[in-house]
Amino acid sequence: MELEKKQAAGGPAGKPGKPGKAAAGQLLEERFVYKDDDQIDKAFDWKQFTRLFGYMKPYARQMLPIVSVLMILGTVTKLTVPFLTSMAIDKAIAPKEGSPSLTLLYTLTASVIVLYLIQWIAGVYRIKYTNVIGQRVIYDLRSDLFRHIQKLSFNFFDKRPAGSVLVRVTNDINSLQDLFTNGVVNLMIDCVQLVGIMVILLLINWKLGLAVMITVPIMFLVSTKLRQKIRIAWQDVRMKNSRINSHLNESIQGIRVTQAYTQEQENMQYFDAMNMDSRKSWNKASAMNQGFGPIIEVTGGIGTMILFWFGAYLIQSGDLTVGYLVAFSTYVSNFWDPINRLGQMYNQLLVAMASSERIFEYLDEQPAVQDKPDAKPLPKIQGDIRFKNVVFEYEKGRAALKGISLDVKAGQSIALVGHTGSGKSTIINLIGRFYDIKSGELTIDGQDVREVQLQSLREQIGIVLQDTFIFSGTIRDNIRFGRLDATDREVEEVAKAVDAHEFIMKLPRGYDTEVEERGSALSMGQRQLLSFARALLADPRILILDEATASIDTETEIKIQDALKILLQGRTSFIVAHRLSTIRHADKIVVLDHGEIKEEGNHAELTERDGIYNGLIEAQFRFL
Ligand SMILES: Nc1ncnc2c1ncn2[C@@H]1O[C@H](COP(=O)(O)OP(=O)(O)OP(=O)(O)O)[C@@H](O)[C@H]1O
Repeated sequence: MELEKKQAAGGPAGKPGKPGKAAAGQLLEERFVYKDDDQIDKAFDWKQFTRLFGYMKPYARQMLPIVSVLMILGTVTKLTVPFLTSMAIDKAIAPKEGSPSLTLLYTLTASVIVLYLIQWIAGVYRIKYTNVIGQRVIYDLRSDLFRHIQKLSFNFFDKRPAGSVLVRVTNDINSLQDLFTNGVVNLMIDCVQLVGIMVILLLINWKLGLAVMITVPIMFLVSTKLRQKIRIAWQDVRMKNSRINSHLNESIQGIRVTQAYTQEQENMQYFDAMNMDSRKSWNKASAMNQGFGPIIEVTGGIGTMILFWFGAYLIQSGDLTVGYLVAFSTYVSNFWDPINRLGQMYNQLLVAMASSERIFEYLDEQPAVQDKPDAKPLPKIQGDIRFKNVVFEYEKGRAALKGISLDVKAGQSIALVGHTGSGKSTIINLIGRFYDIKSGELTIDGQDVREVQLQSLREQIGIVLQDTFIFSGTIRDNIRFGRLDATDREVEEVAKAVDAHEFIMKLPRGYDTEVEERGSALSMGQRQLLSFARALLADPRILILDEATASIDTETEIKIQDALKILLQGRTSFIVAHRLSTIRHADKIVVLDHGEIKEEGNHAELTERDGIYNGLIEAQFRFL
């Protein structure tokens, strides 16, 4: 489910005057637009079916034989019971010739009990093994999907909101769970049972067998057609629910903005409308479901009527015994269940196909940036970086960088400045090859970044982003993210070096304090110091820093500046700089404007010119 937000004219940021009620409703409807998943009503796709069931292959040889034996054992015992019942009636209770035989009755009863026991044990083990197979398949699918998504490039995530990716990993995988744990084996059992019963019915009395089976195609048709309608109705329910999920996800993530702009009421109204929509579609689907049972029962009832009417006739004419009629009626009642379930199963299969289609769509997505087949590892670098006439586009036809040429010597620090949207973050994203350039050349120590193995490149680059990501876990774990094999002492040393040790020791459990998800309990400055420590621990030759724009108090700023000095020592660094204090100390300042380098030089050189840089600096002072 894709999720897009369309800002209504004069949305929260605009704070318009209060619109009229109708207009408000209109605005509300236009405000959130969530793209739904496509309606699933496609023909059965064999190719996809075999791909999906390919996931069972590793376990098929090992476990399917056991499951099949158990399944056949269960079915055979189940189908033998009515036969023994008929024998009990015809031979033990009311034999045509001779007197009733209690011994035979007891033997038959004991046999029935043994058969039920076998059936029960076979059922228990069958369920156990199918669950194991099902869970392993789901585990493999989920792992494959997660592993693959982790490899996908930034452009994939640019196009998709986190919520929609999440839904695919959770909901779509879960919807396959039932199919793999019960569905497949039930399908096999039902098929075996159906064929078994048909053969038995025809063997007992082919005329009666055929008469009863007249209703089968009708039943199957009704079942499949109606189920199709019901499936579409349930799909509608799922779509409405997934829209609710999208809105919920967005609302919770944006709760601070919502509260700041007092939009809770409007949000609630929108949510109510969606909630009501979901309730109505649920009612509709559920009403259809309820109508289904009686239809099946009536069709089944017609079959039973034929059975007894024609059966009675056959008994009178001596072609059938009472015992066989009783057995027949048990077989027939065992007959409707599989037919009913097969219709249901077909629909479940179509839903699973739709989920797997969405899962395979992600699995087939190739990372936009990946190693060339002959890519070599990048040896330990010095840190010379060269942009030669680099052009880059996020979207075709809209260049974000229009021919950037820049020569950076190992150990130099470069401050990137420029108006918002001028291309600063784009430049730093290209150094770590998170996107591939359109034309030109980008080299590190003379090696084209597209020719070397991605991992060997990124391992030597440290990145501190503006939105520092703190993972759930302890403070120590978060710093160690920079280098997983670092000792506790090394972790503390880097924390001391960037002046984070002091605040960490003030936390309730020091380095072992669990940070809340995303470090919400830490201040921006603290989070930044932690990410500096993380980068220092990684000890990369190239350091990229997207400086936080949030104004930090002077004391923290001095701390961060000192930490920065330590962090930058001896490394090539790119800093998207906003604070004059950082910019001023850079070896080279690069001024960007609309994707082009407009000025280049150090602070003293650039302030002498009456250019963009001077304008930016003056604006900062005016602001102060
Ligand atoms: N993921 C993306 N998809 C499409 N266009 C993008 C994407 N990211 C950035 N852009 C566009 O590329 C241009 C450069 O953006 P970039 O993020 O590099 O600017 P910036 O100088 O870092 O801005 P800021 O200071 O606001 O962070 C902008 O016009 C922006 O709209």
